[in-house]
Formats: sequence, structure tokens, C-alpha cells
Amino acid sequence: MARPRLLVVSMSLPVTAKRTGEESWSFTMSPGGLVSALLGLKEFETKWIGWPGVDVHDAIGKKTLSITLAEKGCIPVFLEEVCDQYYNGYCNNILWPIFHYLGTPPEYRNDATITYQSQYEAYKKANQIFFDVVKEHYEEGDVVWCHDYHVMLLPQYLKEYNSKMKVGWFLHTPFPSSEMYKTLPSRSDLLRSVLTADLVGFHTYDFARHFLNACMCILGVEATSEGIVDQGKVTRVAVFPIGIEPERFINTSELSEVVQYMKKFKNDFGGRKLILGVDRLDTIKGIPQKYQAFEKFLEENAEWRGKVMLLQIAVPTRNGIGEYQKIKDQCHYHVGRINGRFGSISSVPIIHLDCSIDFNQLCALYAITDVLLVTSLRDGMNLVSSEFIACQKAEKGVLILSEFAGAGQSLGAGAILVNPWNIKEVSSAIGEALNMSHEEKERKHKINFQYVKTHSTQQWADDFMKLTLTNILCSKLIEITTSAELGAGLAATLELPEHDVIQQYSKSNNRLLILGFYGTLTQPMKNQERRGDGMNLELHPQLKERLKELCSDPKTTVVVLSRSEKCILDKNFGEYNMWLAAENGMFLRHTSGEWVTRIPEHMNLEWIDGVKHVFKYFTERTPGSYLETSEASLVWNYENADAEFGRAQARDMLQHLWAGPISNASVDVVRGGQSVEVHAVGVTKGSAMERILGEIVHNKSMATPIDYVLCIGCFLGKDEDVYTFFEPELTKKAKSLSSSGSDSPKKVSSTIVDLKGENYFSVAIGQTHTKARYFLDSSDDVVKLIGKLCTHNNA
Ligand SMILES: O=P(O)(O)OC[C@H]1O[C@H](O[C@H]2O[C@H](CO)[C@@H](O)[C@H](O)[C@H]2O)[C@H](O)[C@@H](O)[C@@H]1O
Ligand SMILES: O=c1ccn([C@@H]2O[C@H](COP(=O)(O)OP(=O)(O)O)[C@@H](O)[C@H]2O)c(=O)[nH]1
Repeated sequence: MARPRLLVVSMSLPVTAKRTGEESWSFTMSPGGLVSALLGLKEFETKWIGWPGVDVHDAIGKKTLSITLAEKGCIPVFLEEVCDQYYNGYCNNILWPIFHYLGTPPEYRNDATITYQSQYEAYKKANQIFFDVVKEHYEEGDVVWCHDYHVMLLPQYLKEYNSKMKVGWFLHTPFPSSEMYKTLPSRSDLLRSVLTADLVGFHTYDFARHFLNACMCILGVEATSEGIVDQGKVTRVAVFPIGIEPERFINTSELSEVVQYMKKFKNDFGGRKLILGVDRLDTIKGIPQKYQAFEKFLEENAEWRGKVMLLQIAVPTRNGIGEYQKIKDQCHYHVGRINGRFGSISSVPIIHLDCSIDFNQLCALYAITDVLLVTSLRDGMNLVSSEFIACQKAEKGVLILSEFAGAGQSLGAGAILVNPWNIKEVSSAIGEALNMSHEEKERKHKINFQYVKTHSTQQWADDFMKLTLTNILCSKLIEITTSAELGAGLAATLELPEHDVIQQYSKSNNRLLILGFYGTLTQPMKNQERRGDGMNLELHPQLKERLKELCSDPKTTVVVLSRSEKCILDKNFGEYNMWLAAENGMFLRHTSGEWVTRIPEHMNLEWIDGVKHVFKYFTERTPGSYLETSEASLVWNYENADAEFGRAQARDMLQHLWAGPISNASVDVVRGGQSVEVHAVGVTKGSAMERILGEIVHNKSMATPIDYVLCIGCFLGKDEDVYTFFEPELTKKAKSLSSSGSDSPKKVSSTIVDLKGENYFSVAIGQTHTKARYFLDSSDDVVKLIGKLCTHNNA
């Protein structure tokens, strides 16, 4: 199938035009991440529709500019008199600050005729002008991709014109919490328009969640697993973080001209360590905060004075807005002050440049930088971070990255994450980065380089196309709800009275042993040795013979009850005479028979794909973490990841799970020590016991009731109900099995179990805070205990 043509619509074209004669034009690249990212789109036939960065009022000018731009695949939108109130006004002085949590500044120019309403009118008019141009160039089958907050009304105009048009809208900035968004007077109109698109995309789950929340709170629409549903129309909401075109940076940084620049700059900087900042001179980029943190660093680390410098490229932007002029003055004030304080005749600590720089020079700077300092107070993504990583050469630099940049979620594992408002923290991070060992720098770089290489702009656009053109997105959807976590407060537990365990064992005639696998029958594992994908779980070697012996005793029934999949239990226990309960009892078999499932037919598993997408997203962004999937449960495990980052990612993930694919699903979410598990409701080991017991009784000729139960496990909190299942006061539940339906056992005495306090032992491994009566330290103790039970058999 031929690929559809892509019509990219954004406020700015990738090039900014300058008139050099009546019919002649010159061009420079437009600033900002959106442009540099979209330039990486190579595999689609793309037409770019946007403002050329200049007002053109005469027909000849418009015509000649259109012709020249057409050669570059660009179509100009002439905004004329609405441009100022639209771009400087509504877009950048109203929407931008609200979207970045700065609130709304009172005015952008001192002019009483400029009101909120007049700016919104200009916004509507401008969106109408964009619409007219798209309409003129649209061909059937084209996909129209609208970018950013400048064109939020465009989807509606397009859909009203042609409901069959495929329209996407992607936001490059944060979408703020609904509490902030609500302050916008035209909040409903903008949301309604965006929702007419087929696909709405964001850089991070947080932004998507805020958006959905705003839609629900403000419009009262429903968020379901299908997306936002409004009067039967579904708008899909997806998270697909933008990337860069890595090869462009890697290849450029190898050019001889760039290598020359590198040498020259190093020479110019006189051997000082280089801290680099590259930002548009925007209020959100936190440049004054960066200067204050650097000042603090110099203040507290006198030994570094004269040995380190901060080079800040402050790319001019939105000069027509008062706030942007103020921020420039603020920066200059800090630079002057700090240079005056810590400078010397031969050097100053800060070089601040109010200009953009040539691409080759930029790559050379990235390549020789020791520390890239990103202190955005809010940032949609921040591509500078990725560009820096792509350009790094032999001596790897360190990325200090604001946790308020979208990039924090993707590059956090290989960066030092900071709160840019915390000057002291940023100052310490500078120290940490400058003193970091070569090995640690390499390690961090490797993690992020791998990510940047594989998450390119092209992949981002492919995702968009795939999602727009097909309907496979359901699993990427996010809904809103509140977050919650499981927790349990439990009573104290005693050390296992081994003597009693053996004595009762010898007295009994019909014993049931319920054993967990991971951590119970495996060798004790240190964190770093833990399983990677669950496939290499192995039975403790010293248990092999003992277990065989135990299982061959006709008075003893052994059940291994595990979270593992069937194949793992088959592999490890297939040769023993025992019962296997896989996936927390979802599947059951005696080793002499086939597996049977206990997934109830009506069990809804629609949530699985959505959860898997969220898990995959975080797996990709949390090096060392992995995903375990089975038919009715999913586990994201971060035991091999950086502990702190893993925990932070798990926190985020939980929010998104609750806010998304599981908001209305019948699932349990279990937060383990270093894992997050989602499974269908009721899939706990305890709930499995009833069924297991039924099967055992059904299959085994029981002349006497079960008069001894030993249940040992290293279970998650939610599975601890297995310990209470057999508590004597609960045996009514088990007893009732004997009289229930056609499945009821044929040969059974009046009761199935006959447990009193003294012949029931529930044992947790390595846990004293548990529902089990007793604890053992490790699986080595289980080996010893089972050995003693076998000795008893032989006695
Ligand atoms: O065109 P300007 O008004 O000068 O602004 C430049 C761009 O700034 C914003 O960029 C955002 O997009 C980047 C790529 O997704 C992202 O990394 C960054 O965090 C954002 O701030 C704006 O959203 C663009 O529309 C502007 O073109
Ligand atoms: O002199 C310069 C320095 C940087 N950049 C580019 O500006 C973009 C900044 O993107 P980012 O996502 O970091 O932030 P944004 O400016 O879009 O908010 C990056 O691609 C930089 O390479 C630029 O165009 N001119």
C-alpha cells in the first residue's frame, strides 16, 4: 500500500524567510526543538504548512516566496495583521505560560486595546487562515498532522469541512494539571476542537493524563479504554515521546570541520572544564536559576574557581513579548554579577551569548562538553539533552537534567536529575558531575546513547502514522482516576517450631504440603543475581532427591503453588509426583495429567494490552527492568535497575495505570518490593486454594481428612491469603467443598480437613511482617526442614 502523504501543520516553517529584493528571499533555520525534530522526517512524502516568519503584504512577495518555499516542500501561511495578537499574544503570552504553570501575565504589550478577547479573536482568525491553506492543498488520503498549541482550533475546522479527513494533533509542550488549565477562559472550546481529531498525542503520560482529566472535568466527557468518548465519537489519546535524528548529530560531529572546531574551542577555553547550556532565551528554561546554582557551586567550591566555566547559548526567541525582554535583562544581571565576583583578569566563569550558533559549532560544543546543564522549570521534552548525548566523544560528559523536562522520564536513568528550583541541589549536582569517575560516566552515557539511538524522530512519526491509520491504539489509552496503592498492616510472627512441625508430621496420616517456588525452593539469591526473565528459575540442587522422597510418600500430597508460568513448573517439577499450580493457581495439574485452566469464562482480560503498553513504555525507559507476562497477569520488575530511579518510575507507572487502562477494570495492582504486578481480580494464591483442594480431593482417594498442613512461601502481600485459608476457624469454607455440586469428592470422610491449631503451620520466608504464623530465614532452612521430614519417613 502506498504511504499516505503527510501534511505537517505548525506555527513556524522549518525555515525563516528574509526578503532580499522584490522577488528574492534568503532563509535561515527556525529555532526550537519542534523544527529540528520534524526535519528528521525522511520516510514520508511531507508538505509543511506554516508561517514563514515574516509579514508579506504584497502579491509579488507572496507569490515569489510561495514558489521559493515550494522547492523546499514548504507552503506559507500569511498571517498578516493577526500575527502579533495571535503569536505574541494568545499563543505565547496566554497559552504558553498556562501550559508551563506560569499563570497568565497581564499583558504582553502596553496597549489598552489588546484584551483577552481580542487575542482570542486573533487566534480564531489565524486558525481559520491555517485551515484555508490546508483546504487548498489537501488531497484525498492525506494525513494532516497539526502541531502544538498554536493550532488547537484547526482540527475542528478541518473535520467540519471534511469528516473523513485523517487528523492528528500533537502537543510539544506540557499539558498542565487541570487545575491550571481551568483558568483559561476559552478552555472548553479548545478542548472540544482537539477532541475532534482522530489521534491526540503527548510526550509523556503525565501530560496525557492531565489532558484527559481536563476533558472529563471541564467537558464532562467520559474517558474509557477506547479513549475520550463524546456522543459516540472516540478520540484516541496516545503517548509517543519525540526523538532526534541521531545520525545527523553523530555524523556531523565526525566532520573534519567540526573536529577543528573542537580543537579550537578546547584551546580557547584554556583547559577549563566546560559546563554547557543551550536554550532558547525563554522564561521556562530556568536560565537565571542555572546561574544562581553555578554561583553557589563556585561559592562553596573555591578549588574549582578558574578551572570550570559555564557557556550559555541563549537563542533569541519571541522578542515581541515583554516577559522575554525581562528574562534577558535578568540573565545579564546575573552574569555580570557572578563574573564580577568570581572572574579574574584572564578569565570569567560565565560566557553568555545572546545568539544562535551554527550547527557544526553546536555539535563541536556538545562533543567537548563535560557537563550539559538543563534546568528547565517546565519543558515539553528538551531535545538539547538528546543531541548532546548523540555527539559525545571519547571522554563522556554528564547530563544534569531537570526533572520537569519531559526528557527526564526517558533519559533520567543516565542523567543526574535535579529540581531546578533547588539551587543547592543543582549546585551539588554540578560537583557530582565534575567529580564523577570515568566508569560511571561511561555507564550513564551508554544507557542514554542506546535510548537516543533507538528512539528517533522517524520512529516517532512512524508511530503517529501507524496509530492514525490503524486502530491499534486502544492499548495506549489512558483514563483518569485516582491513584491508590495496596498495603497491609500485619501482626508479628514467630520462629518456626521445627520440633513441633516434625512431631505433628509423624503423627499425621493425610498431609498436605503447599510450597511456593521462587525464594522457597530456589537457592537464596542476592539482588544482583536475581532472575532476569523468570525463565532461569531453578530448583535448589539439594532439594532434588529430598523432594522426590517426600512426594513418593502416599501419606503426603505436595503442591507447588507459584506465580511462574506452566512451562517453568513443568521444567523443574515434571518428574515429581505432585500438584503444580501455575500463575497463582490459574492453571493446575497433577504431574501425571494435563493442565487445566481455572480462568473463568466471564473473566474480562481486555485491560491486558493497555497495561502491557504502559509496562513496555517504562521497561524501555528503565534500564535493567523487565516485563513478565502471563495469561492473566503482568509483572514489571525493576530489581536489576537503579534502585532509586526504579522506585521513581514505579511511582509514575502506578499513577498511569490507575489513571489509564485499569481505571475501570477488575484487576488487582500489587506493588512488590521491586515490582509492580497487575492481575485479574481474585487471582491470588488464597483464592486458588479452594479450587486446588477441590481437585486434590476429587482425584485422590481420601480415607481420612487432611490432618496436617504445612504451607511455606516467599509470597507477595496479596498472596498471603493462602496462609489464612487453612486457619482452623476458616475450615468451614473447605468443608463446604465436600457437599458442593457434582464435583464433590466421592470418597471422603465427613470433613475434608481436620485442622486444629497444632497441626497447621504457615511459614513465610525471610519475613516477620506477614499473615503467616511462623517464619524461616531463607530457603536453606526449607532444605534442612524437608531433609528432616524425609529422615522421619525413613525412620
Ligand atoms: O517557534 P518559537 O516560538 O520560537 O518556539 C520554538 C518552539 O518551542 C517549543 O518547543 C517545544 O517542542 C520541542 C519538540 O517537541 C520540545 O522538546 C520542547 O520542550 C518544547 O518547548 C514549541 O512547542 C514549538 O512549537 C516552537 O516551535
Ligand atoms: O543556536 C541554536 C542552538 C540550538 N538550536 C536547536 O534548538 C532546539 C531546542 O529544542 P528543545 O527541544 O531543547 O527546546 P525548545 O527550544 O524547542 O523549547 C534544539 O534542536 C537545538 O539544536 C538552534 O536551533 N540554534
